[in-house]
Amino acid sequence: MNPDALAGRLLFAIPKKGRLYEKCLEILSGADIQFRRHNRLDVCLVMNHPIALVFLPASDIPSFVGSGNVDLGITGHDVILEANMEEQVTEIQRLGFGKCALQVQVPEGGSIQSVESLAGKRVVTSFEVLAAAYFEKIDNNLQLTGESRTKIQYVGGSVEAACALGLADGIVDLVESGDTMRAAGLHAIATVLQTEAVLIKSSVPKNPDHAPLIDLITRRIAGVIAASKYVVCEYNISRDKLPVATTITPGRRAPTISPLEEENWVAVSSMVEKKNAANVMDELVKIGAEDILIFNLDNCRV
Ligand SMILES: Nc1ncnc2c1ncn2[C@@H]1O[C@H](COP(=O)(O)OP(=O)(O)OP(=O)(O)O)[C@@H](O)[C@H]1O
Ligand SMILES: O=P(O)(O)OC[C@H]1O[C@H](OP(=O)(O)OP(=O)(O)O)[C@H](O)[C@@H]1O
Repeated sequence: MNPDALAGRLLFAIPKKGRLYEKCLEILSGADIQFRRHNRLDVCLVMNHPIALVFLPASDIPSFVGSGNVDLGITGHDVILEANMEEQVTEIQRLGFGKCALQVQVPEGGSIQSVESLAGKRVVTSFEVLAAAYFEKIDNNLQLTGESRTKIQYVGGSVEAACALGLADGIVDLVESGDTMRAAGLHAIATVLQTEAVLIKSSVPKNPDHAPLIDLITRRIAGVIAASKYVVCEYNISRDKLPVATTITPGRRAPTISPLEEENWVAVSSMVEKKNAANVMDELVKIGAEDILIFNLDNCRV
């Protein structure tokens, strides 16, 4: 691509593969950021905004955004800390996906069952900065010095195999469902941190003129995330039950209440968190609500 094609465009970094990739594409589509990625090209121009998308490994995104070379990005909170970029990047918004925990894991039923007994031994991980900081505190508490301190070794992937291969006494790796950990005969003995995908911007932007576009994209993405978290709940209820009903569905600001043609009955419409929708419907049935409907949101601005 001709480098001039990027002139004046806001650069937005997206993980090029892996666990965050598909969800990022859904967010871009929900925010109406239109592009065509040709032949796995890692830079592509957005058709309806002065933006270029750069597809990068998730772990490289914090340093690109932190240096100010790229204006916006989506990546994991964990890799920002691992890259030591928490000062240089600003986390604008948590995105509610890519949720997992960085955990210390050891072989099930082995002789080591606590981080204190793992301290001083061999730990293999792809998160050497975070693992080293975690075990430094433990080693210090246990007053371990020199060769008796924990040995952290980096591997790029398949971390869970390290114990079985005799390379490690424990590992530090990400756990979501726990399937990978269990399949390797491991279990978690401590959590280093919880993480999820975040929208980030540079704390030291090279082009301050992009600020309004960053705000626009941020608001659109916030709308996409809110739409995935909420549903709209509509129901009919007799007016005397309204005070109880509105405690069950208080809405984000307040519920919308409209009179029905039938005397003493009203229709209520309210946003409800998707994860609570079934409970809310149960509670509404209990107080005599009728015709309870749940609608998914395609998009919203809140
Ligand atoms: N099992 C998981 N569940 C949820 N989020 C995860 C999981 N594994 C990783 N992540 C998140 O995704 C980020 C990128 O991890 P991923 O393993 O997809 O990266 P990758 O190494 O670039 O891809 P690949 O594993 O395909 O080589 C992690 O830093 C973390 O924030
Ligand atoms: O608890 P689970 O749901 O099993 O997820 C955890 C696994 O997911 C990630 O790896 P991924 O599958 O992305 O592949 P990788 O090892 O190549 O990074 C992570 O490194 C774990 O291995």
